[in-house]
Amino acid sequence: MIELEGLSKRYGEKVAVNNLTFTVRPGIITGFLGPNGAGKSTTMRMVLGLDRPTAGDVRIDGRHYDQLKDPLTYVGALLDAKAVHGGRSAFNHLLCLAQANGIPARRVHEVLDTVGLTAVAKKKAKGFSLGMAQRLGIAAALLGDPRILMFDEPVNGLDPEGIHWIRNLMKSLAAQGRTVFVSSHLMSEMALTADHLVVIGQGRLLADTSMADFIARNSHSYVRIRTPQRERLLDVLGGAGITVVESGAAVLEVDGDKSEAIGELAAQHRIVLHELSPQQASLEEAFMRLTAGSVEYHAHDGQPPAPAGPQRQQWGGEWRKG
Ligand SMILES: Nc1ncnc2c1ncn2[C@@H]1O[C@H](COP(=O)(O)OP(=O)(O)OP(=O)(O)O)[C@@H](O)[C@H]1O
Repeated sequence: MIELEGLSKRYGEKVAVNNLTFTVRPGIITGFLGPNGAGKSTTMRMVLGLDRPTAGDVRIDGRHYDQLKDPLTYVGALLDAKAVHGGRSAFNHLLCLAQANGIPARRVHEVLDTVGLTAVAKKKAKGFSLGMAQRLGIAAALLGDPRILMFDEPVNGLDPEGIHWIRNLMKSLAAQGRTVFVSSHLMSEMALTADHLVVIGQGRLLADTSMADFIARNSHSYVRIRTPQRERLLDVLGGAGITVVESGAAVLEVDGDKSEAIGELAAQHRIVLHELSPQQASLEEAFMRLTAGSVEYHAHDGQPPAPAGPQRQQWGGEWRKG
């Protein structure tokens, strides 16, 4: 487990991390989300003892990082894929790490194989693409076969095949009972990967919740309907107390997950439906709303920034055109 207790970090006047308390548990993927500058990397650096907290505490299995013997065998991390000595080959980079941490050299071959870099193991790291560098960073994180893994924005700059690969790798590591802590600023990516979510904004904790709860609470559901007997369906649904929003000429929408009730009413009244599909508003929107008040850098696109906090009446503003 990684346990943070009132963890804070100040750089001069700047409070990068503000009183964070949460626990990262084994056997699941915990997504660490926040907009740019939210304090994700600073938090991860403090976990690894690379930055000293201004206040509070962070422990790995009950101990500070610097109290761990052969730390790579407890926790492996990918923080910055380009932080590699460019003149070294992938193999030598990993071999140096292995030797400094009491890890047998055969493990270097294993992790190179796991990340698919065996064929380029003798090539100098400075010639690596970002995707290859990410894989090398992941190989380094896996080297000590640690129970805890931390990845800072691991999919940045990767092609779809690379993203798919990392996603599956993280899932299999969690399925082996390991602790997987991964940062991202993309809610859509986390929705496909994480079981648990920790969201921060301007260094503060905004949410610490299961992914399922976050989705249930934040993703607005509605039903999309198309029918050639529009007027009749409007009458029937209106008679049953179901509020319908007309969205464009041919599409009706109903708030909530009422597709079964609508389908049964339509069947009872022999109304033809061409579409009856449950829909979900985007989680990215929910994340943006959650963090809107704490985004550090806004682009000026002529639009006012979205209001902070979940505002029910705003849900689905994009789809509710009627
Ligand atoms: N060494 C430092 N000196 C001064 N300020 C820093 C330092 N490191 C980080 N900061 C500031 O602390 C805040 C948090 O930065 P951090 O890199 O942890 O955020 P992040 O969530 O990882 O962002 P990103 O998604 O852009 O990587 C930012 O405002 C950043 O400018």
